Amino acid sequence: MSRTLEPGRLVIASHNAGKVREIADLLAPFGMDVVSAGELGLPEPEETEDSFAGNAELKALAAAAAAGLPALADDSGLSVYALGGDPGIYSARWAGPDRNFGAAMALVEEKLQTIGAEVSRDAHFVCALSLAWPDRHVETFEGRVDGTLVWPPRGDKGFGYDPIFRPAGHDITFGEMEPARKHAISHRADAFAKLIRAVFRSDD
Ligand SMILES: O=c1nc[nH]c2c1ncn2[C@H]1C[C@H](O)[C@@H](COP(=O)(O)OP(=O)(O)OP(=O)(O)O)O1
Ligand SMILES: [Mg+2]
Repeated sequence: MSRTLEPGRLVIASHNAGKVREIADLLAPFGMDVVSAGELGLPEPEETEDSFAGNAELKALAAAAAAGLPALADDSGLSVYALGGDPGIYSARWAGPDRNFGAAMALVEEKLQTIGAEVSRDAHFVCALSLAWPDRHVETFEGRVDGTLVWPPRGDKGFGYDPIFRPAGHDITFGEMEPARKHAISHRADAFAKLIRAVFRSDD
């Protein structure tokens, strides 16, 4: 049985402005008083686990302990079928310390081109959301969205790898999509739907 999240302050335990905006949008209907890890001046923990869920839990637990408040963390990434799932949990790290996603997207494309013209361009995004409390209780939910990689990048909405990811069943990339449309289908929205069913459930 999941723990219910009571109304009040909630930390968004991320230092990525694009994610913080999306999570705040997704949380908006639930009336929580949200504050980001950056606004609280919390440190950015080192992501030492080998899974999305492990890293999401580590980030949520660190923020909940430091803030003394429930904290919601997101660990996510792009998994490319032909690259054996890379960049995966290293998606942010492929962009380097200055978070150059133009370079990271070019690196993905270069690796695909090296494999050859007939290579599969299938990819998916994964999102693990972890909600932790200061007493170290933690709950984790995973979401996914399947799609295809395009080249060159298209669109300046969204963040990260959005300009090269075209979700299945759509003819535009996440980079070209209005936020509300991305929120209807994204890996983050999929994980979020599971989270809200569990922690904002009514008792009947
Ligand atoms: O919807 C998305 N659209 C495009 N790119 C995305 C998305 N979701 C994750 N991604 C990529 C970029 C991000 O930088 C990395 C996650 O890495 P990840 O460590 O979880 O996040 P992060 O270091 O950027 O911020 P933080 O750890 O403070 O939450 O995967
Ligand atoms: Mg990170």
